[in-house]
Amino acid sequence: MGGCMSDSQDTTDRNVEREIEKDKKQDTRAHKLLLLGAGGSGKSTFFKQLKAIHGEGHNDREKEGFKRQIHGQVVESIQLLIRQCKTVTKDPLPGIKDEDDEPFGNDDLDDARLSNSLKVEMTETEIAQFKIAKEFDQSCQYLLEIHGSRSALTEQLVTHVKSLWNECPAIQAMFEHRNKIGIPDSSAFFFNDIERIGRSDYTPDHKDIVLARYRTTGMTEKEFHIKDAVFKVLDVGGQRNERKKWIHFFDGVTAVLFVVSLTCYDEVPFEDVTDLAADVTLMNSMLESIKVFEDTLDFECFQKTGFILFFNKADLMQEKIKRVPITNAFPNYKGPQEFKPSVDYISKYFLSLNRVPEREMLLRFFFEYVLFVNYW
Ligand SMILES: Nc1nc2c(ncn2[C@@H]2O[C@H](COP(=O)(O)OP(=O)(O)OP(=O)(O)O)[C@@H](O)[C@H]2O)c(=O)[nH]1
Ligand SMILES: [Mg+2]
Repeated sequence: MGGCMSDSQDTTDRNVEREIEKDKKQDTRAHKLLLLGAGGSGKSTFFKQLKAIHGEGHNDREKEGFKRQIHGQVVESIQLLIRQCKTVTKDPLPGIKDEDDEPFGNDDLDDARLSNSLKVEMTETEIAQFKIAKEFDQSCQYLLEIHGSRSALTEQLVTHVKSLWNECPAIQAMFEHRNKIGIPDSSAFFFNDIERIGRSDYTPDHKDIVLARYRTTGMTEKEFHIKDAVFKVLDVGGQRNERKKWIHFFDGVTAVLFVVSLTCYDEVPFEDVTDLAADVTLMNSMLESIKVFEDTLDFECFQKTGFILFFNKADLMQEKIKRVPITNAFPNYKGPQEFKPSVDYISKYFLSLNRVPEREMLLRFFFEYVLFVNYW
């Protein structure tokens, strides 16, 4: 019996060795692509697209996860909109005072600083537009009392969100300032479609999945077999505290895919979001993105590594440029307030940060990504 055991043990060992060898070969064949970029630039979105197009898509368990994320995004966004309206207009809501007598017990909001800075930034009439009418008190109270943003979208919750989003001008006015208070653009899409996503049999479709905003923590990796090549793509978190972990994934990188949001030049970085009066010209997400790019280029291990610069969110930029010039982040820009010249300027600016001329530096726009997978 002992002999029989050791025979089967031998076979198992040989199988394991074969598997390890296979993995090793696979690993050396795989091009390791590391997705880097500031928080919210679109790394995970790119990863999700790759998975949908070149992977096996998202399974039921993953879809369930996205559903919870989307529900969470809706609740978090509406709560933030209400809180900001209330704080700016110094309008406490009865019944939700905490021990410190702050309107909503939200430690992150510094009321005094906010109202003082707002007096400089906005006129009283402008501030008044954020006053939520009394008729919405019940909805505000209901939504603010929800603890844990992962709550399911009940029928009642959907009704309250719909009422505030569709009928309350103050909430709409505050949403216009989403760049300063950290509300994702895609929340409008989910608010508009709240009935569909609140249904009990709701399953996120591809568009919902791509638009869901989820701040990555740690790292997710996946292998993609495209034509004869194997790509191992790593998606990491881009927020400041997440960037400290990047160095652990730098080993054996074939190329860095550095993602930049074209639309972030008037957005306040998530970590700096404290109030409506934040001065976006002092520090905005584009300046943050530039700094992260410079720091990444400087890493010793990346001196010979190829970079692909991905400019993302062109659709949002096309709209934004009509209202906001890029001089927010690029004061030396003297061109017209138009999409193409502004994007040209931004891309040239990023390219100019590369001080190692022999390092390969490709420029890509999101929709062109198929071109880069054909590159190797
Ligand atoms: N309209 C539009 N939205 C986009 C585009 N790319 C990304 N987004 C949205 O931008 C938000 C942030 O994108 P993510 O992919 O989560 O950003 P990230 O770089 O992974 O962010 P972290 O995980 O925090 O580092 C999501 O809600 C996306 O749906 C784009 O090209 N167009
Ligand atoms: Mg991410």
